[in-house]
Amino acid sequence: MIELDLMPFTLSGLDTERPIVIAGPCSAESEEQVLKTAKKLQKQDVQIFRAGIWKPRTRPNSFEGVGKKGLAWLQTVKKELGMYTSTEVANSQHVEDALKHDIDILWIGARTTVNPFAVQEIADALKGVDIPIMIKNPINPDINLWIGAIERINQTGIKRIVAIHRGFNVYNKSLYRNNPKWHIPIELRLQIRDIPLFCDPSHIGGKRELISPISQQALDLNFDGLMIESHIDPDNALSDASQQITPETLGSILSDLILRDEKVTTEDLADLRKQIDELDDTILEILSERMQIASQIGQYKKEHNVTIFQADRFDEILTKRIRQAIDLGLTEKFVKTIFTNVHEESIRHQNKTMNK
Ligand SMILES: O=C(O)C(=O)C[C@]1(C(=O)O)C=C[C@@H](O)C=C1
Repeated sequence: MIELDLMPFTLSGLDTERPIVIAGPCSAESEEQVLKTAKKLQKQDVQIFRAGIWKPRTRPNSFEGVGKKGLAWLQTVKKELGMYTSTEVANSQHVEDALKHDIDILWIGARTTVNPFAVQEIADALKGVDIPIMIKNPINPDINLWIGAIERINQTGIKRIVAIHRGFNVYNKSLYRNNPKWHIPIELRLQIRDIPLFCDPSHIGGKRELISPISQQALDLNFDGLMIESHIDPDNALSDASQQITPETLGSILSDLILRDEKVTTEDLADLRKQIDELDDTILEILSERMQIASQIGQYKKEHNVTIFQADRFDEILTKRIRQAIDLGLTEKFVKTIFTNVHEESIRHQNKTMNK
C-alpha cells in the first residue's frame, strides 16, 4: 500500500453523497453555449461544471479549443450560477491562466499523465495552491504512471486529489472507445486506499448509449463520482459529438442509477462469506499438498536423471482440465491462467529439490 497525505474531495456547499457529478461540454464553444448548458445542468442538480478550453487532439486541424477567452465564460458561470468550475490543464501556462480566472478544480488529461515531465511542470506551477486536482489515467494501461502523477501532485502539497478512470487506448475497433480494464482502477484503489475514484463514461464508451451502463458499472464498483460530457446540442458539438448527451438525458440517466452500499451487515452475506473463507482454506491446503507431491516427483527426477519440464504431460493436464472447466461453467482463460501458474510454481519446487 502507498501512504499519501490525502484529504477527501470536499468543497464548501458541495453535496458529497455518491456519486459526485461533474458535467459540461467536451469543449467550451461560445459564451452562449457554455451558459445555456450550465443553466440546464444546474436544473439537473449538477454542482460542478466542466468545459475543455485547450483540447489536445490526436491530429491537427481538428477543433483545438477556444483557448484563454473561454476561461472568462467559466468565470461567468461561477458568478451568475454559483456553480463550481473545472477545466483541463496541460502545462504551467494553463495552470497560471486558470488560477487567474478562479477555476475551482483542474484536471490533468490522459495524454498529459503519460508524460512525467509535463506532470512535474504542472505540479511546480501548483506550489502553494490549495484546490482539488483530478488526474485521469494515462492513455496506456500503466498503473505506475498514474500513481507517479498522483505522487508528483501530492508532493507539491495538494491534498485533495481525485483519480479519474477514462479507459485505455485501443488499437483495434472495439465496443468501447477506450478499454475500461476495470482491474486497473481497482488496483489503484487497493494501492492508494484514500484516493477518491471518479469514472468518465463518456470517454470509455465514446457513444451516448454506453454512458448509462458504464456509469452503473462504476457505481457497482464503488466509484465516488462521475464526469460526464453534456452539451445543449450534442449533434452539432465541435468535438466528440457522438459521446455527448443533453442535460435532460443526463438527468434521467442519473436518476435511474442504482446506488449500492459498500458496508453490509446482513446475516445472509456473512454466511456466504464464511462459505467462501472455508473454500479458500481448502483451495490453499490442496495447492500446498499438490506442491509437496511435485517435490516428491522432483526427488524422483533427480535420482533417475529426468528433466523437470515435461511439455507433453503438461499439455495433457491443460487440455483435460480446460475441457472439464467448460463443463463446470468456468472460462477457458481463467482455468488456463490458474493451471499455468500452478505449473510454474511446481517447476520452482522441483528446481529447489533438484538443486538441494
Ligand atoms: O508430471 C510431471 O513430471 C511433473 O513434474 C508434474 C508437473 C505438474 O506440476 O503438473 C510439473 C512439471 C512438468 O513440466 C509437468 C507436470
